[in-house]
Amino acid sequence: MQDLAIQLQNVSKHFSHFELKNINLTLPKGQIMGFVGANGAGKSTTIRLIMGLMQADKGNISVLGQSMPQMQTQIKRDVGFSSEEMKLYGAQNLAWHIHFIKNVYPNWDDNYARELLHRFDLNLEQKIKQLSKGQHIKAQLLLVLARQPKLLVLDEPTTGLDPVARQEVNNELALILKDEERTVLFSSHNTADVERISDQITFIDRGRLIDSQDKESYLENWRRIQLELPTDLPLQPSGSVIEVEQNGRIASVISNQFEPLILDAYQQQNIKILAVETMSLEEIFLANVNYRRQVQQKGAR
Ligand SMILES: Nc1ncnc2c1ncn2[C@@H]1O[C@H](COP(=O)(O)OP(=O)(O)OP(=O)(O)O)[C@@H](O)[C@H]1O
Repeated sequence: MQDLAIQLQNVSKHFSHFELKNINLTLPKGQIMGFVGANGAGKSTTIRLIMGLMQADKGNISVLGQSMPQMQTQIKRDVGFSSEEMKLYGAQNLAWHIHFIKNVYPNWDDNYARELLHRFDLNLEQKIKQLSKGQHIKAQLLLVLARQPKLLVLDEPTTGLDPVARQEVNNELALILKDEERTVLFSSHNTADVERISDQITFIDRGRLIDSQDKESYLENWRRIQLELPTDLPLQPSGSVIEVEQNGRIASVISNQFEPLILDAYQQQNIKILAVETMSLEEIFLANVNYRRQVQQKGAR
C-alpha cells in the first residue's frame, strides 16, 4: 500500500447550521494537494479535524500514520500548520520568534530561514504588531517552512497577499514539491494557484467532497465542446455531458469524462464539431459545483 501522509475515512462533523459529511480523503506522501472550495464550504473545518484541533463526530483520521486527535502531541514535530487564526506574539519581533521555535524544533534550518527572510523581504527586528497583514502571513510561513516539517498544512496561505507576495509564496511551495519526502495540504480560493502548484486536487462544496484526484488526469477528463446543431431544438445533457448552453443552433457542452466516442456520437446525429477545448481549473470548479448542486437539489425534491 502507498504510504499516506493524510487519510480521512467517513469523517463527519455536525454544527448547528452546517454538516461536514462522510469525508474520504487520501494524500500520499511527497504530494502537494490543493484543497479548493467556496466560502463556508468546510475547508477550515476539515483542516482543524486533520490537525486534531477539533474532534470528529464520526470516522477515522490518520496523519503520518498516527491516529488523530489521540496522537497529536507525538506528531507535532513533523507537522507544520499555518492559518490566519494563529497569531504571532505582537510585542516581540521575528528574531525572538525564530529563537523560540529553533529551540523547540530540532530540524530548524537556519540557512533556509535566512533565504526566506530575504525572499519575503522581512525584517528580523520589526515588532510583529507593526507588520502589515501580508508581512504577518509571510512571517508565519517563514516560521513554519524553516522547521522543515514532513507535512505542511496551510489554511489559505496566499489569501490577503498581493500578487507579488502570492507568487513568492507559491514559488516556495513549488520548491517543496521537488522534495519527494515532503507533503503539503493547502486550502485556497485561488484556482490559478492550485492549478499551478498542486499535483492533487480536492474540491469541497457545502460540506461534501465532490472530487479528489491527481491534477493531470483530472484536467484531462474535462472538455468544453462547441457544436453546430442541424436544428435549434434543445440539446439535452447525456452520458458524461453535464452542462449544455445553447443559442439557436450553436451549443457549448461540458463533458466531465471526455473521450473521442462522444464526438463520434454527435457526428452521427449530424451535429458538427466546431471545437474541442481544454478547461482551466477555475472553469472546471464552477461547472462542477453548479452540476453537483443541481443533482443534490433534484435528489432533495
Ligand atoms: N465552531 C463552529 N461552530 C458552528 N459552526 C461552525 C464552526 N466552525 C465552522 N462553522 C460553520 O461551518 C461552515 C464551514 O466553515 P469553514 O470555516 O470550514 O469554511 P471554509 O471553507 O474554510 O470557508 P472560508 O473560505 O470562508 O474560510 C460555515 O458555515 C461555518 O459557519
